[in-house]
Amino acid sequence: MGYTYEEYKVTADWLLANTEHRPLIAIICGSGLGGLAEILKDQKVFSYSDIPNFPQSTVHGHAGRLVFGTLKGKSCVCMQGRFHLYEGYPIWKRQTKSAGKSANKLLTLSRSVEFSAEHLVTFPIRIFRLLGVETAIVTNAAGGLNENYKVGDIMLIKDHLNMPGFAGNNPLVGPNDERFGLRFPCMSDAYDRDLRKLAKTVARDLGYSDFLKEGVYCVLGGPSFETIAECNMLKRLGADAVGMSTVHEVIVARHCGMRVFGLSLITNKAVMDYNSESKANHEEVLQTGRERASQLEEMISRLVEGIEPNNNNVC
Ligand SMILES: O=P(O)(O)O[C@H]1O[C@H](CO)[C@@H](O)[C@H]1O
Ligand code: HPA
Repeated sequence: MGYTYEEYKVTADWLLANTEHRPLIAIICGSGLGGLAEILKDQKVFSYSDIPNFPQSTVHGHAGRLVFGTLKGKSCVCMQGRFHLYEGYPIWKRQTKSAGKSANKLLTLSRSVEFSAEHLVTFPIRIFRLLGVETAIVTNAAGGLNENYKVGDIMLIKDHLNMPGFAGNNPLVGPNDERFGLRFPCMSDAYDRDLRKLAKTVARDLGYSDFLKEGVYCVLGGPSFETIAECNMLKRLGADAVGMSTVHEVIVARHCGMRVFGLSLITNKAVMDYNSESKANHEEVLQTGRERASQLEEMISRLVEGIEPNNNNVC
């Protein structure tokens, strides 16, 4: 079961009433990459817990704040903390009782509805669309499967493998609301080619070409990291990097006509060899994010500077 259009609008209208920012670009920060939000100027910050209907962040490295501001003179909104399938909302019930928080008082809808994890994970994307956002910049931390990748590489996402989707866990499952998009949206052009081209130019100008890669991101449900056999399988299937996020957001963003640019920071090398002593761990993921923070900030600033208004290129 998903939210209704009117329920998304409650949240969007609340935000529009509480900030003067009118963002055209949304930035979603991956694990340990929340510092990207700090580069916005003239900030207006909301804690997720104060926004009607907004889910809460539960993962270390995801602060749970929505930051509005300007970057290179462009109005942006930044999610400092995203939601993942594994966070334990297989089913989520709306709270109809106000806990006294001003925002919750707006929740006058009384039906008790169950929402699937996919709808919660992607809830902010449709809010952004209703705010007027045209372009989504989606970042994540990922494990490198491609043997040419090193820790600290930045991979432009050119395509994805949606493993949960193969089992029917697609965020667009359920009744389709044509006000957002088509029943059967095309995904062969999900990651905007012009924005990837721009990112390559930006990276070259910044001297980042040595650690810039382009590849395929594979999403799994998590939260356990992959086994050695799984990593080898994913590599054979054509994945260059593996993670537990992003793809759901991208599908919903494309469905509602946003342009998408995605990048993965390769925070660790996936373990592919039974003789290896390496073990994937979240601390290493966060640490690599800290080490690459300034380059990512610089790259995203320049990218935002170069983004032209969208032409709503959905198929
Ligand atoms: O995808 P993001 O949110 O960057 O986080 C990645 O890092 C966490 C694992 O360390 C997982 O949540 C994985 O998806
Ligand atoms: N696997 C899955 N998700 C991840 C990884 C990984 O190796 N690194 C960061 N997020």
